[in-house]
Amino acid sequence: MDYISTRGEAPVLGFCDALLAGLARDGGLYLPATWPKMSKREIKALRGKSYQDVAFAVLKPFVDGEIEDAALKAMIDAAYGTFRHPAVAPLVQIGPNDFVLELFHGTTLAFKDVAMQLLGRLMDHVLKAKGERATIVGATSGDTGGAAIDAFAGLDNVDIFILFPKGKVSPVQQRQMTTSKAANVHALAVEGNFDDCQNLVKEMFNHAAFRDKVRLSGVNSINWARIMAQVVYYFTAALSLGGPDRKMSFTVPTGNFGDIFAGYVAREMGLPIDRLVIATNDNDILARTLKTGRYEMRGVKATTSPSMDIQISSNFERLLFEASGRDAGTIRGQMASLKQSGAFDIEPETLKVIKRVFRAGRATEKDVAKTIRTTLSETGYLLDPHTACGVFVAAKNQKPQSPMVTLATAHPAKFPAAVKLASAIDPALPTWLADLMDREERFDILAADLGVVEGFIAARARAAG
Ligand SMILES: Cc1ncc(COP(=O)(O)O)c(C=O)c1O
Ligand SMILES: N[C@@H](CCOP(=O)(O)O)C(=O)O
Repeated sequence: MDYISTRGEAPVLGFCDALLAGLARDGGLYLPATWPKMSKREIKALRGKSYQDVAFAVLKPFVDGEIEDAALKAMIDAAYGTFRHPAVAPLVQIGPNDFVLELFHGTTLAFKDVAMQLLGRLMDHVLKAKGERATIVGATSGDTGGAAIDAFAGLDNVDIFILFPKGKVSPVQQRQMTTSKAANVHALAVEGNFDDCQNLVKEMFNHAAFRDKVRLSGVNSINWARIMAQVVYYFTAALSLGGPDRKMSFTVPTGNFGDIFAGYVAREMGLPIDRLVIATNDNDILARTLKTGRYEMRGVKATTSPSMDIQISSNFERLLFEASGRDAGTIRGQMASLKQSGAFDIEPETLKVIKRVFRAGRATEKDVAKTIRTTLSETGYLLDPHTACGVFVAAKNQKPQSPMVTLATAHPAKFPAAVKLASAIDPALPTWLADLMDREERFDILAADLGVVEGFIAARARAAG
């Protein structure tokens, strides 16, 4: 399987090199040159199989023999052995045709664990096989950071630096990043917002001398392997609801567009998905874009679903590439315009292609609180604010008689203040995190300045020599 960049000017890579590369050298995002297909019969044969078995079947064509089957299987088993639910990602029914797909049974209580637990093992395996070290730098609006730190803490061949926006993540999210005792973990509070953190990471990737000096790698969803691992739960959810004989739709609380792009990939592979619904909070850039055809940044507003407080939705580039007929030139122009003027236009034909599958909607802060309250009183189910955005938008995009699955992306205990305000319930952290808020914090505060951040990392990254 060849991996190509959305901007068409980076070397074509195999799976292991794309895994270590993170962002492509031309600033683009890697994706497979062709989508592997699964027939209806092949998908049906996965019925009744464990999450781990489905994962192996779905991921194998992307890895394409670059890692031996037995090793891949062992890594999948170990990754999902860390989950606290035997189904890994169970489905819960909250209405006649309404389901939530609980993706928060991993170690840090967010959907990020699903991909990150596997990514940590894959990277460790590949680096050891090559006898190399890497420096991982990631940006987080709250959840990616904790999941990445948990997955990479203590690994011999990796140092990990996570940039989070100072004062803009929930206290639980912050502690999950700042209380690791592992010497290879560095939590960095950046004076800025998530987009500043993500821009810094991308600038580091685009700074060839720095990239090569520290052997830079990334674990944000710019890394193809993150998306790949997230494709699996669309298959397990669909199989539980009668797929592939029955079509269904998915609503995804969206920020960086990685999770919903994984749904697009599942559909391309042959899973009969009807609609993919983008749910945003008040930071509704994607909902506006689908309506107007113009992607236009405005200031970021702090909300009770902070992990979605994003303006630059990285993986939307992968969808634009697909919907434009893989026109790398157009993508280069659009991304240059975004950098220069904070906006770009989508060609009407491309927008039409996107709208064939995608819908979008926004949940305001009022909608989120009301959805948490009413879902609890009507069904007894407690939503976190991100999932509440999803459930609210799902209701507006539901087709009669057709199942709608909303991805439950975080456990309510990660956002206790917002959940309590909306529902009067103070959600408790699970036992293994019960003392989290008492653990000692260790982090550095840095200006949102490329030179400052690169200097800090270069001085500590063991791969820099
Ligand atoms: C809890 C939660 N929900 C939703 C999202 C949005 O997911 P994505 O960035 O893949 O669109 C995030 C962050 O990525 C998150 O942490
Ligand atoms: N919401 C994310 C933002 C980063 O997203 P990623 O999926 O690209 O890692 C977070 O919680 O950090």
